[in-house]
Amino acid sequence: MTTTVIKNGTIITADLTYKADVLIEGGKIIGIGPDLAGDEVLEAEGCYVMPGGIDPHTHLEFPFMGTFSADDFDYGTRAALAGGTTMVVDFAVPAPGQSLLDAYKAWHNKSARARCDYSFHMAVTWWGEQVFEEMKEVVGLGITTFKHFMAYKGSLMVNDDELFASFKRCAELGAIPLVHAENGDIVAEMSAKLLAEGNTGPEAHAYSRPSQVEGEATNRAIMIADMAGVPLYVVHTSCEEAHEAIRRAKMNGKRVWGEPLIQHLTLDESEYANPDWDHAAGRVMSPPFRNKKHQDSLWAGLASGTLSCVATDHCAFTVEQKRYGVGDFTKIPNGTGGLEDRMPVLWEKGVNTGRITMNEFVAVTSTNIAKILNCYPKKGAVLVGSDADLVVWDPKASKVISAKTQQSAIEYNVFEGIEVHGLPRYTLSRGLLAYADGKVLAPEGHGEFVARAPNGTVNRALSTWKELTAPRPVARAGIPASGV
Ligand SMILES: NC(=O)NCCC(=O)O
Ligand SMILES: [Zn+2]
Ligand SMILES: [Zn+2]
Repeated sequence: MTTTVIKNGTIITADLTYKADVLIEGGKIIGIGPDLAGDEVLEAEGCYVMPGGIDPHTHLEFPFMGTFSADDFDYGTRAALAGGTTMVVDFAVPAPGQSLLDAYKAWHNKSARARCDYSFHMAVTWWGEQVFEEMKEVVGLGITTFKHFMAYKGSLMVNDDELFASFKRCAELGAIPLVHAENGDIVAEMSAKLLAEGNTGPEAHAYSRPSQVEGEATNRAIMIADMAGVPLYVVHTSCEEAHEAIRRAKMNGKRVWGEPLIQHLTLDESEYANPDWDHAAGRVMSPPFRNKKHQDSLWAGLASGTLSCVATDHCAFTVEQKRYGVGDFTKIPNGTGGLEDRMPVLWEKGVNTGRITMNEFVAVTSTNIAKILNCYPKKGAVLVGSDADLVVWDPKASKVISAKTQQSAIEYNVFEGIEVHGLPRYTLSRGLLAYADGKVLAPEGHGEFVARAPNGTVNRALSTWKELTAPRPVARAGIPASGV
């Protein structure tokens, strides 16, 4: 079998920085050390060799708000590889009333085009006996994370009783619930009021979902998960109020993770005031972009470890699709792109500014989520035996981000004009040179599904603790336990 060696690089992991070569065979890392030789040589002098990025939050070819997100698994995973990401986790979302297994089949079919590895989260968009039963089958398929929308009232939103039922089922199955935490009832009412008052433009989207709706829902989900006895992963944490709830819960021993997006870390609400409707609508996503106070909070969370993973929520819509919402901001398809830019922009605004270390960069772009999703050290590691999903990162390479040169199918880029210093020289997917010299080389269909086992270490620890502290009757002499 042909071997590949990455020579003369500096390996950066979540906890170590050291010079060594990396030897690869059959898609796996088979050696790490000095002076290794292989059939093919990739030169990494002056570069960092890191685990490929894992984006835990994408929506590729997602049927949403009357259309489909424009980047499918082909375009989306091209973008991923060009930006140093070697695994995406996409959301299989059944329509309310639809079988979870049907949603799985639909996503399975779409993902056949993937150029890098991928996994799925399953959404719980309604509740009933069928969902309860099917969740077990879904876990059997290697999908151990279940997403709940607390917003999008009238379509994907679930209520508190449904959340509690589903969270309890997750606890039984050793699965992890995820939440999109915004109070959907309040958003719906505020949106209707804004529209009635003539606020129809994209800026009203931000007014309709202030940080309080996210803070309230985040705290509510945390408390419901605690009562259900299950860990909780909060997607797209965008504001101090939500971060505060997560921070407090963590300090109180609750098992909660928060996921800021690269967009919320680096872009702000002034985008919605842009006089160009298309510009502002192109930035409409939920939660909306916020201000510097919230951004500082998110950065502090990454540095301190109270926030765990940086994602994109990649859900790209074309200008034409966004224009469905001309005259009514509630009809603008929610979502932005970011897959190609997550790692370079985080490096530029995080590592190059000293806000986070290179090791923290690896932790929040790859290793932490691999551990949470129970696919570490297959993914998220530079270790002998791990998949050779690697990025050779050139800290001296630079570019100005532009829609003209991006992999995504849409016509604009929310990071347009940002100059980044630090880019992938090579991206390897299971040992295959998947991106080099500005070109995506991995063929369509190269990506494989990553099945994940339930009952990861955190689930096991939490269930042990919940069992130990569960309510128990007090035995009292002469008093029967059962009443009569
Ligand atoms: N975030 C967003 O606006 N669109 C994608 C769907 C979701 O994650 O809420
Ligand atoms: Zn969401
Ligand atoms: Zn999302």
